[in-house]
Amino acid sequence: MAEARLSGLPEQRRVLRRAWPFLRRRRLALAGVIVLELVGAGLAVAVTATIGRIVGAAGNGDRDGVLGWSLALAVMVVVGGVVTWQARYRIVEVGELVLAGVRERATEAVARAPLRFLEAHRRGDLLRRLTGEINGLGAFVGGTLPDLVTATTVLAVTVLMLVVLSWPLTILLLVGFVPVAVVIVGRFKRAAGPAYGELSEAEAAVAASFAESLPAQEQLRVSGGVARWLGWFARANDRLLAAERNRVRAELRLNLLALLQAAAVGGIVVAGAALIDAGLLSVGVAVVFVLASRDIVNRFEDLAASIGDAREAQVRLARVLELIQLCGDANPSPGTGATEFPGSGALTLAGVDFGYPAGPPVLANLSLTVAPGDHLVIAGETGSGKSTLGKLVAGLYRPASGTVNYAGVDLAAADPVQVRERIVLVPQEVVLVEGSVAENMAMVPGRPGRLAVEAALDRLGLTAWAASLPDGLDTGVGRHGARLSAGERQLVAIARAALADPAVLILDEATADVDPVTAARIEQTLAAASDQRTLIVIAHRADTIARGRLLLRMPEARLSDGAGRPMP
Ligand SMILES: Nc1ncnc2c1ncn2[C@@H]1O[C@H](COP(=O)(O)OP(=O)(O)OP(=O)(O)O)[C@@H](O)[C@H]1O
Repeated sequence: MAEARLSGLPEQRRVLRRAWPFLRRRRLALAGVIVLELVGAGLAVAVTATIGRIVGAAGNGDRDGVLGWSLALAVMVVVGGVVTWQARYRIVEVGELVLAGVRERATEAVARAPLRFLEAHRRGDLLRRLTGEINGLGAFVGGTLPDLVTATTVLAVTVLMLVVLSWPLTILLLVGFVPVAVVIVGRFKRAAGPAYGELSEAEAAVAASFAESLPAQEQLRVSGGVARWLGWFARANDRLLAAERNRVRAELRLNLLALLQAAAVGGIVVAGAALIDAGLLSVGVAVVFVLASRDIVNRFEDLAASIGDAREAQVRLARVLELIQLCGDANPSPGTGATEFPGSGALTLAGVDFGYPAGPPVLANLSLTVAPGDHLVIAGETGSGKSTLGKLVAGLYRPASGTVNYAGVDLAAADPVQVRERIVLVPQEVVLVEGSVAENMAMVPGRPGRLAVEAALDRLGLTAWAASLPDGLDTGVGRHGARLSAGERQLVAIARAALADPAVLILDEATADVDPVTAARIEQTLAAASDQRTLIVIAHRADTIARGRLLLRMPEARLSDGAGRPMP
């Protein structure tokens, strides 16, 4: 099965329909916003019509009429202002709530995404979709969206009013203005889609360049790779600059609308004067038309100015929705089968094939059974597939074909939470989170207390080591565990695994940075913790390899017993 891959510029059609699950929860609030907007637009249009009434009354010498309509105008302006303010406030409020839902769902999707999906994408791109794109949507919701919605409703209601007042003049206005405006906006939209997509991709590339290089500064300095990294960054920056230029070029197309505005108002004045001359139009209605046509063109301009932001927001939303969707697609059947995942059992690999995209097969037709309580060592040359096998056995990867079963349950169909509780993998490179040593150790299901942490350390013979740290178990590990040595970070990860007390424990060179005596004691303790616990150790060190009861040699996947006798 092909791996799910994010695209730089995902499908943008029907993006709102795809976002409907997030909008649906707020549909009542959205309906309220629409009602408020319509009332606000109605009042804004009524103001224009009332000015026409006042002019008409003044032309007829009707002083009472002028006074009455002026009062009505004042009331409309105040009420309209309050309603419009409320409508804009509610749009932002509902928009923020919808975005909070999207952010939550996207974070959850990434947290549950299969390891292979995360590995296959640049960290900076994922980060940008989870933060930059959603923040950009927030800025759109708080800034442009209210203008966009108000402009659309006022435009629609104004056109309706004009049709009622004089349909011939309205048709003239629409025929003269709309087709040209539609062509201008259409050309802008065609150019803006790729321009905004490329801009988002280029921004993501710059973010990715930092996300990858900042944690690797130490290596870049020692290997003299800083200049090369600056070269990569310069290329990403040039791309961003070019994308920014394209965006500006696309937006400049909208300036043609200003010319159109002048033409539309001029046309209405000439046509209105002719209609008044012919006795087909009153001066009041002509005034309303001139005001309204200016308003229509102004609102259309507002709309067009917002279209750029709306297009950008559409791309951002499409990128976030694609992330949510693909994380789900890459996780085809989480938690479907296995209502009860047994506490202990044999691990069985049957006909397992696995390879990375565009790479040669790493494992081919591998079959193997490890009984509960067994101690298997996986050894072999660099790049022979040991870690890959460890990740498959831990359920972090899924085989391209074949199955990995634990206690008769296919890991691909089991509840991932239960798999994580039963099968734990400790990698060689341990990354800790900022906090104390004890807090990092206790990060396992069930959140064990201080006594449990101390008991686990005692069993592993690590009490004296923990006491030797500057603040004992309360010693801060620093960012990503940087204040501990590589071996100390491994000890924290091993204590964490011991606390989790899994049925299957996989140590992927997890004691490689620990001194040989401590490593030997830890491995023996972990192996002897329970006669039902399966211990799988991936190792290069001869003493670690010698401690296994079974040995699997990679890449041939040759299985032998402790005495080197081949197993069937
Ligand atoms: N995330 C990945 N993407 C693409 N290819 C990968 C990835 N991880 C490993 N590989 C490739 O798969 C092969 C097996 O890698 P693996 O890490 O399983 O080997 P290993 O036996 O554990 O090596 P080592 O002894 O160095 O830890 C290697 O050729 C490697 O280049």
